[in-house]
Amino acid sequence: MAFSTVFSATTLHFKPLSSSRPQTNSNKQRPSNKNPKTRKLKSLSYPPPALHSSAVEGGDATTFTRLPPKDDFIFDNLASQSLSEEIKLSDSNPAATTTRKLDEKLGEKYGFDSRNGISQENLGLGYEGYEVTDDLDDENEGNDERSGKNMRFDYGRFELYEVGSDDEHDDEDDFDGEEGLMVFESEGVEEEEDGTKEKEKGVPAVMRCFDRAKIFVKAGDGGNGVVAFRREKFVPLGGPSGGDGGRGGNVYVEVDGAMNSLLPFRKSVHFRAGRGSHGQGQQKNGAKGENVVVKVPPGTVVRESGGDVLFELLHPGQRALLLPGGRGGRGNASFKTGMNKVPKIAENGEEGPEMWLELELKLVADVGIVGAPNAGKSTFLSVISAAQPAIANYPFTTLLPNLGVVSFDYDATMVVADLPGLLEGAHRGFGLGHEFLRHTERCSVLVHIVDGSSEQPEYEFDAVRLELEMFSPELAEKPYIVAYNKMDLPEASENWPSFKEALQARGIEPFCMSAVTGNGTQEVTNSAYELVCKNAANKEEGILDPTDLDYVADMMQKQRAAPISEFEISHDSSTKTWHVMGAGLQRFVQMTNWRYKDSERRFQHVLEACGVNKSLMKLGVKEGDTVIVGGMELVWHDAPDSSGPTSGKKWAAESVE
Ligand SMILES: Nc1nc2c(ncn2[C@@H]2O[C@H](COP(=O)(O)OP(=O)(O)OP(=O)(O)O)[C@@H](O)[C@H]2O)c(=O)[nH]1
Ligand SMILES: [Mg+2]
Repeated sequence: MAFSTVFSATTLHFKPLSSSRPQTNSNKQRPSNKNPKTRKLKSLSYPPPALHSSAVEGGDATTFTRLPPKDDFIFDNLASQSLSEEIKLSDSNPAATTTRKLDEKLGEKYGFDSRNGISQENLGLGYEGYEVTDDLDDENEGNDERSGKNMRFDYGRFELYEVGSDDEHDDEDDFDGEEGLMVFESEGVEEEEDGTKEKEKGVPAVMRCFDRAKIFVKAGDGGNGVVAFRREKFVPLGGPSGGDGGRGGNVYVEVDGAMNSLLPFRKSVHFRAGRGSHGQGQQKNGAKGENVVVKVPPGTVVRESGGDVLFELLHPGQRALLLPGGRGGRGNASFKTGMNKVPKIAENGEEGPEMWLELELKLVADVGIVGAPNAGKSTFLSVISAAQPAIANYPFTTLLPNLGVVSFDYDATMVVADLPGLLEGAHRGFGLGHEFLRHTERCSVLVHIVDGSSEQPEYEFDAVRLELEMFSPELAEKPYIVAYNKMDLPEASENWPSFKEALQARGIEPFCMSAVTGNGTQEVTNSAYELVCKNAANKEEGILDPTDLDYVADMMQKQRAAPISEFEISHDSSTKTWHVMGAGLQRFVQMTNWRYKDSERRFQHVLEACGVNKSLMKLGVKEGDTVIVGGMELVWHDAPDSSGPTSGKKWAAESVE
């Protein structure tokens, strides 16, 4: 078929309408989430050998606890921060009704009026050094009924953080400028401009960034090919010698066993792989772009922003190829054919794909330590492992989970996570517990520490158990051990027999210990280890197939390889516009380097060969219609009839402005 172009004297002006980058949305077709419980435990010996209290390598145990200055816990604004405000916050929560029922349930059992809410007096927790003074009682007179008399500690200040806030813009606001020192004050309620709505501040950035991050990744673009000709003495007509561009770098996501949080992503958000070098004369191909490896802690769930889970990375060393780099463009040496021995054409490099990712960390620990604030959880962790979490006699000493590794003989280990204290209402955002309760989802066993020195240890135990149930029934079904702590204190040892009896009556066999002296802690650890071993045996089946991790990149490669002849045409009669859409065509347009004259001819030829022209004519395209191909806007022109009957109509690109 004769082919006549009608570029004539018109200069070409292309107006890209949209990026011709491969879309990554198609990843959504992938069935979501792998089974999250696919963690494989090392083969562990059973029954457990003796515990080495000091056998942990320092490097294994880490802590993220930041100790807030004690001054942050003063009660200066407790009076002005009336309880009614706090109650308002919780009332707005849809879970409030359920919680009211929970309060009533506990109220019935322990004989107080649940309508007044559950005061700390009822909870029976004492916090030395933080008793509310008479002055405060005076100032709080009007609230006596709600807050209860002789209230010893109020958690109100911690209840103001809106859990799950995704506000991206207040990161810096939560800090007082000094790295690591968190301003922990109840300045959460702000009036909006119109003065009608109240807005709560989010969880402080350091806590939010501990286990959640949003990052941008981009694979490297391919290098461009070049047009060059061999020019050498005594070699006339040396021929084309333009080299190809190098491939762009890939983006990998790799598990780094030394990492325990997503905090590093707070400062580095963008990860771009290197672009391939351009080709050069003398048939020199460009170098490959540098790969980029995004390091994440074990237990990271990787999700496409606003989309499905792509994969979960659990074991150190696991590596997933996420985005493949763009292909290098071909130089003119690659276009040499028998028909065209001096091609003046080269391609652009292919653009590397990009996407926003949401990372979520669910700690990979075998055992999770839960309990009310100040129960001695961190003390227990510090005794059984080499971790050195902050320990102090006030609630919420622990703001971020701590991990510790407990080592047994024969190289058997167990990872233990100490979580922030749980308050009543934690499941709906009170205290810090809610933020971190989901970290227990990967734990196979829970150790529930009860403060024996509290006024009603059994009540404290029930309240925390109910919180776990309210958060997730699955969590409540996990095997757990009850450890009654602070046995060295007389009040604790006095209450122990009644506590033990009460729990035994319910079929639970509690342990007693003193975390401070270390008495009884080994029994608790051993018992937890036994449960971990039992669970590990049950979970052997669901092992994640590591070869499957590259599937995102594979899908993209497949999408790239889409044939150019697969396209769809849509017509908008009001604007006389035709849209020709196809992944192959889009990629072809993006890689066409319009600087070279042969590119235009090739473009026309490809449109003819892949059937775009034919299809458009069939659908009735008319002189002057706009045609958009792979992001390029062009105008259709009927070709002059000079090239014979078979040539029919041709169309040409020309300026549309
Ligand atoms: N007497 C005695 N005191 C203990 C024992 N265990 C912990 N404590 C004390 O209880 C206080 C709280 O201990 P932590 O380990 O910080 O308690 P926690 O449960 O981690 O508290 P949060 O992190 O605030 O939830 C500290 O002053 C400890 O010294 C114990 O067995 N006996
Ligand atoms: Mg603690």
